[in-house]
Amino acid sequence: MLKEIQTVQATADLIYSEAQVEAALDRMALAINNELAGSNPLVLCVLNGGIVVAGKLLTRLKIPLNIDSINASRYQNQTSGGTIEWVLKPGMPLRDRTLLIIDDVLDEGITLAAIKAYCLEQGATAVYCAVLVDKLLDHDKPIRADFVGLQVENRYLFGYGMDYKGYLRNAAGIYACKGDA
Ligand SMILES: O=P(O)(O)OC[C@H]1O[C@H](OP(=O)(O)OP(=O)(O)O)[C@H](O)[C@@H]1O
Ligand code: HPA
Repeated sequence: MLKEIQTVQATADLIYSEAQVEAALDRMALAINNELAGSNPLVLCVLNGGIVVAGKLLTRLKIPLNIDSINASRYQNQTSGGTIEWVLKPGMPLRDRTLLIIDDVLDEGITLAAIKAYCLEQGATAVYCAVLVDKLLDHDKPIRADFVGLQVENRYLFGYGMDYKGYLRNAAGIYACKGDA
């Protein structure tokens, strides 16, 4: 497995450098600070992919907020999605809260749409979604994100939380796997 990971990493195309991603995070944080000021949001990090983006966004957010996590996994370390497995639901009550869901990538949008529906079912008053990457697809998605860092063509990506078979989430840049164009 590690050999495959090394090959994927060595042959990948850099789509956005670390500096470009950090600048996108700055822009997202500015927009979130403006939009959610005074709403006392509960931030939900979507595990596992959202870890890096949430961590990097949170220190840029200057508003009072709480933090919790949710884990709805659809890819299970594969490169194509299946049915959603609910691994973890938030421990904090969602009722009457404004939520900010943070994830790494909006691909087909199935995961984020399911998470938003769950949050509304639980009585959240407003649900905002922030994603670092919105993949450009040739068809409509079931949900749009309120805060988007970068748009990327439809290739399989890794870095900044996005994984290739469970690895490479820690890559400091956004990369596309070779041959996946
Ligand atoms: O828009 P979609 O096509 O539904 O895909 C996007 C979701 O897929 C990834 O999660 P994954 O299921 O791989 O779990 P992970 O966060 O643990 O990587 C990613 O973190 C998003 O949550
Ligand atoms: O391109 C991707 N990379 C990693 N995880 C993902 N989950 C959906 N799409 C992707």
